[in-house]
Amino acid sequence: MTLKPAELLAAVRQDVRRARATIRARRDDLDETIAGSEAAVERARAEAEATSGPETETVLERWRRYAGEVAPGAASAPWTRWPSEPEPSDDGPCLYRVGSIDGRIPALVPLLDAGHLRVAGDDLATADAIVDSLLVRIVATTRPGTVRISLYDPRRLGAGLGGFHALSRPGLLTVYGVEELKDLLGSLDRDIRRIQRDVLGGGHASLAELAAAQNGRRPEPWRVVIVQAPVRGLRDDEIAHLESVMHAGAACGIHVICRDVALEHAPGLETIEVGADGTVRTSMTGDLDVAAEPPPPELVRAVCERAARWVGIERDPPRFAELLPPRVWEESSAPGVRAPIGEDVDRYEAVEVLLGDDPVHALVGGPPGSGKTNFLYALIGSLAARYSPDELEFYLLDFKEGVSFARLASGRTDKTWLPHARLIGVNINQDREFGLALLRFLGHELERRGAAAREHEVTKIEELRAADPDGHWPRIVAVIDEFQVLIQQSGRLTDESLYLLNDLARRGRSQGIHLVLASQNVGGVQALWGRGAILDQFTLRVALPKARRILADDNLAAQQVARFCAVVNAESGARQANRVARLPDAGAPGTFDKLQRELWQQRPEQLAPPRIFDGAHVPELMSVPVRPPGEGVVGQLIDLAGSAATVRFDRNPGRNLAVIGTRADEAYDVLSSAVISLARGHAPGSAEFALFEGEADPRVARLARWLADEGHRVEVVTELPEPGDRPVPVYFALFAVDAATARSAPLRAAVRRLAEHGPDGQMHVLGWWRTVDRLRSDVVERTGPVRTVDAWVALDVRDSELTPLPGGQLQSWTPRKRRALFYDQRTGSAPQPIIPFTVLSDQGE
Ligand SMILES: Nc1ncnc2c1ncn2[C@@H]1O[C@H](COP(=O)(O)OP(=O)(O)OP(=O)(O)O)[C@@H](O)[C@H]1O
Repeated sequence: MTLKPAELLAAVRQDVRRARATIRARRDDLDETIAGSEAAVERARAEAEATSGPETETVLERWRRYAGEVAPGAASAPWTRWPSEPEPSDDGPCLYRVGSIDGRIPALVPLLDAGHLRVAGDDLATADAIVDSLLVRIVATTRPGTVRISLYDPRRLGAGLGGFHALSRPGLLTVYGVEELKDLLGSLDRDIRRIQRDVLGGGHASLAELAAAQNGRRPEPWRVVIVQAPVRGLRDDEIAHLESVMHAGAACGIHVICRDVALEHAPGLETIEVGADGTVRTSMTGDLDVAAEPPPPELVRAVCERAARWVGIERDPPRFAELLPPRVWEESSAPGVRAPIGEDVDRYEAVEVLLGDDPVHALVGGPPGSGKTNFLYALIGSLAARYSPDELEFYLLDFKEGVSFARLASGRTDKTWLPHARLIGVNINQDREFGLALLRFLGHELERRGAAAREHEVTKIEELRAADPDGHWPRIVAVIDEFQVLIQQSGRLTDESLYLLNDLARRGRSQGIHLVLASQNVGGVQALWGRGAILDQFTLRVALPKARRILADDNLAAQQVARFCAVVNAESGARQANRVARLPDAGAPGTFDKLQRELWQQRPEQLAPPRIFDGAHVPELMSVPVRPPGEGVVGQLIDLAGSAATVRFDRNPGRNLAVIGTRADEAYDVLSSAVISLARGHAPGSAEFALFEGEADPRVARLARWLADEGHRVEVVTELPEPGDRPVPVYFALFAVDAATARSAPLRAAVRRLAEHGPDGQMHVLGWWRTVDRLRSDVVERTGPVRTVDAWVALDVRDSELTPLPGGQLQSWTPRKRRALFYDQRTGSAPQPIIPFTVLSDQGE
């Protein structure tokens, strides 16, 4: 087709006029250029009208130049002259080429900051080429991340825009399912309302105008929404909803490309009609035939890959310091605690996390390395800076092997500690009891607060604080990392943990106790999934990249967010409540550590450092305060206070102790702990010690020397006396006794008599046996359970073997290194794990 100059000019003039109208509001300088162009075109037209044929080339040349101004670079370059590194246009949006007239004149359409587009026609391939051309040019000429594309294409189930899928990765392209048009329109509705209220705030008519007033800095991305009508067509109510979004959307940067949608009242609409034979007419170019120009697929892919790669990098990541308030500790936690944790990727504003009446508790998930620990640091730091230790306390447990929270405690090089931290537990992956101990503590705190509230006739922490202004009622935030360790196995501990979690989840709201449970694996979250009553209370969900099952099933945002981002959702993971935050690096030197130092320097004088529980640490016996006479220490309980596990030896029957297991070092430690602590409690002369060596071991002699040095009467014996009444307690420490009783029946009988009748006359057996069977054959005459040994410490003994012991039935005990199961009939409580102390075995002398 050869066009006459006058026809060419008509097309050109139409394009330029359109360009001017759409861009006028935004940029004065460009406006001038366009006005200049238009004048030039008018001149060209006059010239062309006065001349003929050969002048056509001149006119075309001119037009190309002008088109270069209203649609510069990749906005209109033919695919064969595509810039190798398309640059985002500094001048903001322009017109975009969707095809060409005569292969020589670009056919341009406006979209961003202008209006909407309707593409209609049966030739799907041609319509696709037009939309693809438009989109790839938009992506190439805008800063990565500033354009979000949403696609509703029920006919092809999202298969359209196949070449653009790299944009899904960083969340720049979202595909909506067949039934999701309502969701899409609903979320646009919300965006429009929010932008009108919070961003434009009545001060500006549109985002374009606001951006112009801010040197082009846009507070919101553009949203390009492609709506393909389903085969049945859109219903009237859907069309009406879409039209209302289009009405208000353009000013808020929302631009709709409708495909095969019969609109009646859509504003600012350009149209492109594709005939069945592939002919294209646009509202910009009138009767002229436009040829669609499908973009090369590799070019589309390259442009999208590049944008996806750059999206995270372009904008400076938020800094930890930006989370902090100008002055620390100024907020009141009475209504709840709130703190920014990062920057919204869609808007330049902070994303806050709130723990109060709603949401009350948080569930955080992310696979290893996704930045979960970093998120927790950002949260803890941001909260700690806002609320004083009188307003907020942290209880922090990490079930992983690792030291996530260790830096919040005083260390070898950095002596500071976080003043809000009341408990820091690290490396507790095996010691589930410690998690349970924390839950029990929080359960008691719940009761204590409830009782205080009743006394003041109020129901909530906020009211309690008002009614008791001198009381200490901080909000408590308990963070349990890898919490699933507590509840994944079945057994008594899990049952109690679940019971307490349920109680805390339900009643924490009114008493100001908030749980933040974090997990790196799906199983962790699944452990809660079947416990709706608990899970329902965790309405705040934080999903790090690739986290699964933290958000609602149909909410795939976590699969799409970029590295170092988190989806923060305060509506139990419902899709419409997603906010995507970029997180600062809260662990880098000069961030959290610096804040901790500053807060530590300002801590109240009387504030004690947090209690530390380190599962990898073996406690030392001499750190335990001296016990009253007759009380022996066998290990440390796994509780918040790190209390000693003790056995009292008195004249009652059964007051003996059995240590059972094959791990000799630990058995020596437990038995020696009991002996040494008894010796420390008794003044010299007020007790006697007899050590028996079933197998030669230098440690026995060493213990004897230690006792003697302390001034005690001690003997290393090879035989046992008959029971009888003694003026002072005599403790018979029988090391590896089963090795000796296996060789000597009289010795075995002597052990049995001493265990049975000794305590009555202040003679106590404290023995080490390799197995429960050996203990039983030494102290039980025929068959039956062990009745003459009230207290026992089991090392590597399987739970099924414990049955003959008092309290040994129905245990769920997994033997592990440096842990033992302890029971004393007298205490009445169930057997519990303890940590054997190091004594003389590891210490040397
Ligand atoms: N927002 C961020 N900016 C910069 N670096 C980050 C950010 N978040 C995390 N990192 C870095 O990424 C690495 C992994 O982060 P982090 O330890 O928080 O992950 P995690 O999910 O807790 O991993 P794991 O569960 O394996 O401990 C760390 O080196 C951390 O410094």
